[in-house]
Amino acid sequence: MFVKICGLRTVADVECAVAEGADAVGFVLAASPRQISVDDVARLVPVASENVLTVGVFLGQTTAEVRDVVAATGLGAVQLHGNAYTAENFAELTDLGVTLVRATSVTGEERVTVGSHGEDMLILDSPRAGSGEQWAWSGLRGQSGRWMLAGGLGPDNVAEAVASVQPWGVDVSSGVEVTRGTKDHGLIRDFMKAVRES
Ligand SMILES: O=C(O)c1ccccc1NCC(=O)[C@H](O)[C@H](O)COP(=O)(O)O
Repeated sequence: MFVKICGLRTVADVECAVAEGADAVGFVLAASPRQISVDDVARLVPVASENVLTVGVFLGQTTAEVRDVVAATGLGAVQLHGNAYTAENFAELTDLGVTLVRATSVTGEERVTVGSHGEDMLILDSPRAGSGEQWAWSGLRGQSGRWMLAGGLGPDNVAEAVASVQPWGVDVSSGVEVTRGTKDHGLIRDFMKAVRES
């Protein structure tokens, strides 16, 4: 099971996620209590080991701005969040050679094809990104490809969610925080343990 821990802001956050076995760490460059600067992202990317995917989360930025951030930071992946990003936007980024992640929300009933916009990975999230709100994901059963379930996951419900919809991966932010924007390393540990045991 692929695990992305999102909204990391400090060296200690990244070290913890890596030590606990996360496959990807997310840095929010969109407006958010979790937002960090481009300089901070450049400082945190090398903290992750080479086999951990470093993901920049964008919402509202143009692809030209995204390109500049990738050049300045060495991010390994770009997450374009929300339905405003088109297939053309993904095409504008393919030559960067980074992993492209699309994040969108669904009602839970429709089938969504991974790669339909040119993305390498897809995140199916709640309508309010980073809100910690659980949504009606049970209708996602049968979804295939490299897709991650997100939205209101935490140590107490991730095993049930995995058993229910069998995603390729999971993505969490609020569920491993003590207060909005501040990660709790014990909760990161608990979340990873719950995923491993699922
Ligand atoms: O996390 C944010 O604050 C955020 C803000 C703007 C766009 C995207 C954002 N997060 C994207 C993520 O990938 C989160 O991990 C995902 O929405 C799940 O969040 P949560 O429900 O809090 O676990």
